[in-house]
Amino acid sequence: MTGRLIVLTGPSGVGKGTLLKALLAMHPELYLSVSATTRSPREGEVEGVHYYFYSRDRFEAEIEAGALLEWAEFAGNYYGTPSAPLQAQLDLGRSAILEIELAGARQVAKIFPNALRIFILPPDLQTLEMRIRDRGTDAPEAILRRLEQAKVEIAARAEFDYQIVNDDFQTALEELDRLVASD
Ligand SMILES: Nc1ncnc2c1ncn2[C@@H]1O[C@H](COP(=O)(O)OP(=O)(O)OP(=O)(O)O)[C@@H](O)[C@H]1O
Ligand SMILES: Nc1nc2c(ncn2[C@@H]2O[C@H](COP(=O)(O)O)[C@@H](O)[C@H]2O)c(=O)[nH]1
Repeated sequence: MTGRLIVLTGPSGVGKGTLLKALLAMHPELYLSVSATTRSPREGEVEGVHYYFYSRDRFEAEIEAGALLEWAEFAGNYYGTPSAPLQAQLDLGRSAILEIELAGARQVAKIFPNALRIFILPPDLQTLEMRIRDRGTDAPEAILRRLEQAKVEIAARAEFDYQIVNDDFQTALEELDRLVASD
């Protein structure tokens, strides 16, 4: 039996990565897909752990070769999910999580119609902006692009099976845990 695919989407800075880190500590049996991107590594990000950092040429070659399950341009960079490692884990019967933006989530929904799709919402846009700014990883112009994109993504939240508001972290984590643990 193949594993279950879980897709986590939500605006940049809403807390997806932080929630997933905590979720994976509780569920080491889950596989977190490592994406490829053309953006530069942030401080502390490790090749093959947080992302595979590709040049634009390399990324486009991977698209051409059909090696990506889905891909999208987000805030001026490419992001995509390498197919082979994900499929290998699913074939082993291991459930897998993708943390991806909206356009990619829509592509995955067509390929895996039974995927569990969860959207993470901020309490409000001001809180989201504060979280992105306080994270201190993005330049002011990049923050503005991410906030513009956030409005587009939030408007599509009803496309997802479940929505979780990440206001109180522990409450959001418990909700996520409940969904992931359910059949
Ligand atoms: N419930 C919460 N309350 C307050 N701060 C939070 C909460 N959840 C996450 N944060 C903080 O918000 C910031 C953004 O979180 P994180 O990097 O996990 O977002 P993200 O959705 O993964 O962003 P991106 O899509 O850009 O990678 C981090 O500094 C994190 O510590
Ligand atoms: N479509 C995809 N989106 C992805 C993938 N990996 C990450 N993401 C999303 O990109 C934005 C920005 O991420 P950041 O690390 O630069 O802050 C965020 O929404 C991620 O969820 C992917 O493989 N495909």
